[in-house]
Amino acid sequence: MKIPTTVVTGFLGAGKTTLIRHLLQNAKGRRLALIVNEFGDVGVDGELLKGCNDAACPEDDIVELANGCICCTVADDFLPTMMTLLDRPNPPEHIIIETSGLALPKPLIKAFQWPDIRTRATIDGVVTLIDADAVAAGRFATDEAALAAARAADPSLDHDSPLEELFDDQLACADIVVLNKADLVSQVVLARVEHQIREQMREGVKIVRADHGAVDVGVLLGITAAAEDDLDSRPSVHDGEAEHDHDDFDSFVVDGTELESVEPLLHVLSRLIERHDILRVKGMVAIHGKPARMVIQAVGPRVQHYFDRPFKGDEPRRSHLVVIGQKGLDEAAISVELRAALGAGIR
Ligand SMILES: Nc1nc2c(ncn2[C@@H]2O[C@H](COP(=O)(O)OP(=O)(O)OP(=O)(O)O)[C@@H](O)[C@H]2O)c(=O)[nH]1
Repeated sequence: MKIPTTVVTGFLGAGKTTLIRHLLQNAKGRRLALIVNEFGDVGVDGELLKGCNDAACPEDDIVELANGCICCTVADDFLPTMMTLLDRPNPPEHIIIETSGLALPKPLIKAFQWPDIRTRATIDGVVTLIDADAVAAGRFATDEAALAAARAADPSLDHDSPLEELFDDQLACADIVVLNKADLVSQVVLARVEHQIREQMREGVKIVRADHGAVDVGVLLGITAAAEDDLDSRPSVHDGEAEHDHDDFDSFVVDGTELESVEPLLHVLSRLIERHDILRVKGMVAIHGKPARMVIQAVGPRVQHYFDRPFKGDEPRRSHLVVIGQKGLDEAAISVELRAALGAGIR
């Protein structure tokens, strides 16, 4: 029997890791394996999932692909990883793939047509997460004025904003859409967002509203979509292109040591996000006197922090943050301020 595989996609910060964590904790004894792909050079999502300290999330079953977006590294990274999982003496019952927030899902689905994979695995479903709050704030809508200005400067420019393109591709590929962060918007706004996204989805695809990705496992798994046989019904603006790149986005990592307290860092982060076109910040920091590492998460203007697992005995008490934004992000200026904030409490 082919091993069913669920692809979890959705833009940066939509809640993919949160949903998968919920799924792992409610797997009801299913043997799941997880492939986690990230855009930045440092794998935060894999760390978070491994850090969940739950018997349902055994570290050996979480494989990280941090060498770039999965859609561009299919042959080099994804296929060998998948083969290793399938070749295990005790293979998983179900595989979950978390794509990077900047990944196009279609090249990954196409990989399931490769003979070595096709005979042994199938795509059970593509789950697309949508951040209701971000859509309501218009973060994926093309800024028509900016686009017109860019086209005036470069008449060969033929595409919409890179954010909108990704958003459209991820939606058009879905077998089920999870409208997440329902807690952050009113019912009226939620209904408006639902109406808006439905126009970009394939017919018959269901939308499930969710708060922190808490969707019943039975709804997410067992869709039996066999998406690899159904690629033509999932349009992409990149159809027909031999390859694409992620030149539209930049990411970098800023390291630091232990902080006296987190407040100054949060303040600096909020200010930086206000002034620069930062899409996402995530990472871990060490706080003096606190045994657990603190997770920092920023999606758009929202900055969150919370403790997860304690540092291990041999683990350095260091801090690092991954910053992701559109191309042209002022890395130098942002790094200087962030480094100062991360180093401010050096002991
Ligand atoms: N208020 C609210 N916050 C949420 C919800 N789901 C996720 N978050 C928060 O949003 C942030 C991003 O969540 P993640 O699960 O890391 O998002 P992601 O899609 O995996 O992010 P990337 O891998 O960077 O693309 C975290 O701070 C989460 O706690 C939700 O339903 N409501």
